Amino acid sequence: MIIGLTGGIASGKSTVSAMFRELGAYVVDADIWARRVVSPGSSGWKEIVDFFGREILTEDGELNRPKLAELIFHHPDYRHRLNAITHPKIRIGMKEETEDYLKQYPGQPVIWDVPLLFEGDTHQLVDETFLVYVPYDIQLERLMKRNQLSEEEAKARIASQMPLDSKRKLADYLIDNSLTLEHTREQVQSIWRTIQQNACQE
Ligand SMILES: Nc1ncnc2c1ncn2[C@@H]1O[C@H](COP(=O)(O)OP(=O)(O)OP(=O)(O)O)[C@@H](O)[C@H]1O
Repeated sequence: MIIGLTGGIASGKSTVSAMFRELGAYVVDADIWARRVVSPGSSGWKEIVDFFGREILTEDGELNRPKLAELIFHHPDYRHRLNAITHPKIRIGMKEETEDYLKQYPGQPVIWDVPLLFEGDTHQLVDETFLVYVPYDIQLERLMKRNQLSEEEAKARIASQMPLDSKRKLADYLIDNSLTLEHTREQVQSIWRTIQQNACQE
């Protein structure tokens, strides 16, 4: 059983992911793989340098992420190219990590922590999807506070993503993170118990 865990900017996905880990869940983190597949010298890094040129690198050979972000913001074609290079590699890495874990712990549930679960096709690779949900006003308030942003800046960042209310329609289960952390933890504990019971019965 692979569970896809997602959210929107500042909705609390990392908070919930950490709660699952505390309960003993094995979490495969898409952000870690996104960095790994472009590490200097990797095949992803080489393909990116071939396409964008060495100007896209910092002095120590790492990808210059702010420069890359700026480029793909202005050129949607470049974004597609970058995604075409990285996404398949991220998926392969996540699948391999999952298989390695399941070899050691057959039948155990695995959580895939994926920020853009519904924006791409990764949701098709998981058995169930969980969305960490908060209403817009709370998302805005938490984002402003966490990233020290003005209301306008925070609104622009939220607007650049698929709205949580649209993701809500696609998800199998919602984890409501609008109240206290304790309230969220209770939901995570209850979901984890159910997942484990189902895993034992299979
Ligand atoms: N239930 C809660 N009550 C109050 N604050 C919370 C709660 N859950 C999360 N936060 C705070 O809200 C902010 C966003 O949470 P978190 O970083 O977990 O979100 P995220 O979805 O992983 O964000 P991103 O994807 O943008 O990195 C953090 O500052 C976190 O401490």
